[in-house]
Amino acid sequence: MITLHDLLPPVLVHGALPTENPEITSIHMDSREVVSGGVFFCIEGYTVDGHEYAEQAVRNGACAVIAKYPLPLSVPVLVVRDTQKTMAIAASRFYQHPTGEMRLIGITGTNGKTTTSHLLEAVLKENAVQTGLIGTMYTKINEEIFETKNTTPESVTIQKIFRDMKDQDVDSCIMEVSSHALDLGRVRGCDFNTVVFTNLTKDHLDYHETMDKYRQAKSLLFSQLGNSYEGEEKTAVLNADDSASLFFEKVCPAPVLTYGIDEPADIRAENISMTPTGTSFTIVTPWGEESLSLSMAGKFSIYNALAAATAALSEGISLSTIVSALGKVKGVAGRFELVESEEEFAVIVDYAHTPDSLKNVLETAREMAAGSVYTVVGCGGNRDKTKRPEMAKIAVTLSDMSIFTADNPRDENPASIIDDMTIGLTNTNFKVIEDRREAIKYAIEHAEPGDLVLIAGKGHETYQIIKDEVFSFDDRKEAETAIKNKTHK
Ligand SMILES: CC(=O)N[C@H]1[C@@H](OP(=O)(O)OP(=O)(O)OC[C@H]2O[C@@H](n3ccc(=O)[nH]c3=O)[C@H](O)[C@@H]2O)O[C@H](CO)[C@@H](O)[C@@H]1O[C@H](C)C(=O)N[C@@H](C)C(=O)N[C@H](CCC(=O)O)C(=O)O
Ligand SMILES: Nc1ncnc2c1ncn2[C@@H]1O[C@H](COP(=O)(O)OP(=O)(O)OP(=O)(O)O)[C@@H](O)[C@H]1O
Ligand SMILES: N[C@H](CCC[C@H](N)C(=O)O)C(=O)O
Ligand SMILES: [Mg+2]
Repeated sequence: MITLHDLLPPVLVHGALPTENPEITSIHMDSREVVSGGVFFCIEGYTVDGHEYAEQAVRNGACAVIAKYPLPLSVPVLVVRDTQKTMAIAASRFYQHPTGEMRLIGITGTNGKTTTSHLLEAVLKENAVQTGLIGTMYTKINEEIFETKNTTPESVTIQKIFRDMKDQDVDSCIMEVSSHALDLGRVRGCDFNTVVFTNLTKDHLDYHETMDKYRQAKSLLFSQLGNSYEGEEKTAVLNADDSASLFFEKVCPAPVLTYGIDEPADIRAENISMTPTGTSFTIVTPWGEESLSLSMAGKFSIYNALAAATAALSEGISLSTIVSALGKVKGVAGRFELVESEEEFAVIVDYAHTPDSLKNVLETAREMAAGSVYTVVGCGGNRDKTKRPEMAKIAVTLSDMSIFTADNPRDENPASIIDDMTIGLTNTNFKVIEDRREAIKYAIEHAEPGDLVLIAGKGHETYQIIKDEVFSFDDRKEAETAIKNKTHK
């Protein structure tokens, strides 16, 4: 039984705690979801201010409200400095600190989080660890999959997920930690054991404004790690080849393990050989070295494998288990995923939606293709506009033909997004086909034996968001249909 007084450390509450101390049945940030005995946190959002909904929350049965300033309500109002961060701490207390009872591994970085988290999941499973996973594609508890809205959901949601995981005997949870989540305090109250950094390149500047602020947000995962929590060891896993790691190491109180290819690192890939369909290398660690073959192409895949391997080593897993598990992974859905076909050209669906990821996959695609490379790509609406011209420039530079199209235009006009992409482009090897289905058809219709069609930006997504509507749309299925209907001369 948790009471209102148990929910918040008194030091966080401005003024005396109310004399009432009701039992709490649930905690909420959405007034529409409040039930009798629930506590409502007023969050100042980007669209509306949760304080405006406090009365509705009380009407729905809230027994207390947590706010930034006093509100004239019939239930106790506890005033705190930061409702969002306080909510995260309260959520952990409400669910009785589930992350203190399990291993929690957080992965942050611009690209590679989802891939690395799946690689690490495979390694932990190989070691008979019961796993949970929270990320872009879904939340997974052992083998069961649940849909979640954000890559890193709100604190009230994640703490409940952790408790559910614990109830289902999960030993280790792997969580993608987005920069938004760090900045908005969604992961306050999480007791991380190992935290991993993939890389830092341009994205989300609509939200963070500058690369410095973006890096600062990412650094919170490392600076909040702490030295120990009830005696448990903590480790930060950093990419030695990314200069942001120097900053993260400075702000991190816990020991650091580095991985890398080009710069000196604790865990290194040496004797690298890359083929169009995979990579192999020697993984060199302070605990020995072994040969590793990956069925995932590109230098970026080696980085993801090294990040997962280093996190696994810091979790106490043997190098031989790591190598055996990584060798068995076929790939991650929507990440450099080959569309099955009888055709003599390759069609690949990938989630590259940043300049750096697009460059990486196109470089890999170029090496695979004997003939021409076609790239079908767009940029998301209501998202960082600065990446649009950069992505278009990379597409035309590294492809023979680019087809610029829509990718979740959301509230924006798809044609204006494409204008932002093509503005200033002097190259002429591109076409604009706003309708994504038609764009995919065009590329596949023109592909010849030896060519490669890269369909980038949506990966595993099964929808297209236009204004407020979410339409079913899956690049892989669209590609299959286009291949089936292709006219052969
Ligand atoms: C910028 C951002 O993160 N926005 C998140 C935020 O939305 P918001 O600020 O617009 O919320 P709001 O609508 O103004 O509402 C404010 C408060 O009033 C409450 N409210 C509202 C209406 C009502 O009737 N009653 C009520 O109580 C809301 O529940 C909320 O607590 O709070 C919502 C509720 O939790 C989130 O779903 C939403 O994420 C949106 C969907 C989003 O797109 N977020 C992106 C930017 C994001 O977080 N992305 C990252 C990274 C992705 C990546 O890796 O690339 C992620 O982790 O997903
Ligand atoms: N280590 C890496 N470095 C650069 N690019 C990568 C790396 N790993 C994957 N990519 C590219 O980035 C895309 C997205 O990869 P992934 O989904 O693993 O990243 P993410 O960090 O989870 O992205 P998001 O923030 O959108 O969830 C891939 O489809 C691939 O094109
Ligand atoms: N997690 C990222 C994914 C972008 C994927 C792309 N398809 C888009 O919609 O912009 C975001 O929400 O910014
Ligand atoms: Mg992800």
